[in-house]
Amino acid sequence: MSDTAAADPTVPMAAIDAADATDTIVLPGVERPSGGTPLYGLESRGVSAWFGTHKVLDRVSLTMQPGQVTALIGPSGCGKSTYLRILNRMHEMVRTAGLAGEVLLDGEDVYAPGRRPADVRRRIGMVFQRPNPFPGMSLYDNVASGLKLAGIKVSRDHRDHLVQSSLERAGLWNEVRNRLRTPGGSLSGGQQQRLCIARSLAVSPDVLLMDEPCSALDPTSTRRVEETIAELRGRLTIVIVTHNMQQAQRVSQSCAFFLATHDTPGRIVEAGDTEQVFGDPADPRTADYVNGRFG
Ligand SMILES: Nc1ncnc2c1ncn2[C@@H]1O[C@H](COP(=O)(O)OP(=O)(O)OP(=O)(O)O)[C@@H](O)[C@H]1O
Repeated sequence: MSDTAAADPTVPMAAIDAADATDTIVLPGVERPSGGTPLYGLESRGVSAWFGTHKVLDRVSLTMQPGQVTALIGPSGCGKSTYLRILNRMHEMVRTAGLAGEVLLDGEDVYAPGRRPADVRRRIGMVFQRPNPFPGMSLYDNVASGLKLAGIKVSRDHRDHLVQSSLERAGLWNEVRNRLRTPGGSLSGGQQQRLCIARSLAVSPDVLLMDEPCSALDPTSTRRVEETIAELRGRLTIVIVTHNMQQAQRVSQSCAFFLATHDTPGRIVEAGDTEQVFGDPADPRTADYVNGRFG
């Protein structure tokens, strides 16, 4: 997006283009061919965000390396979720939302004129805090719905293959392979979250955004989702918001610490290798936060 377009942050951004929801993209195959497929990183440059006149993020620049897990940490209200939603153009679905800056996927601005939000969201998927499968829909259809929602048509055989491979990559296949026709609501919370991950993977995204994906899960399910994240690493780029410092250290290779104060919008205080951010932080505020002294 241009700074000019966002000069008046009170001007609502365009809502999702109706055509995006209905257009159909026909792809011969959407799964990554094995080997040799490039991985794409994500980069934000000078991203600022508003809700109405309330500025919540200020010039956030961050590189999220291809094939790595980047954790976004920081106290409640510092703008982590807003930032995540900016990365795949979900922020603009809020009527009062405004923003400035650039988000580059594979070097191209996802807000470039003519770029369709639905295409951006297919390449940059999102998993939410609370598992949100369609509870009455079968496990198979839940995963296949990712394709349908993205307007991707595939043959029956190819769909079967995609459903299986997505469930495998989400670490759920062995648990559900014999009951694909049972409803999504019949799974445990942790299984539901992995089902939602499988649904996101079905459209073969380049990036997966995860907004506190384990905060509604018990420790065992949390571990299982973390294993899934570890298995996905190297196959796509992952950005995860988490309040759990141990989780950030377990799953991520890079980390960014966000901070807002009562009169300043959220900014990145420090970003770098997770080991360094936790083990030898450069800023005393980072040290205080990662050691549990505030937030
Ligand atoms: N839809 C919205 N309308 C108005 N203000 C919003 C909206 N969503 C978020 N905000 C405000 O934006 C700021 C950043 O919120 P955000 O949810 O991004 O922070 P966060 O760091 O993810 O917090 P948490 O860790 O508690 O989820 C907060 O002041 C919040 O009140």
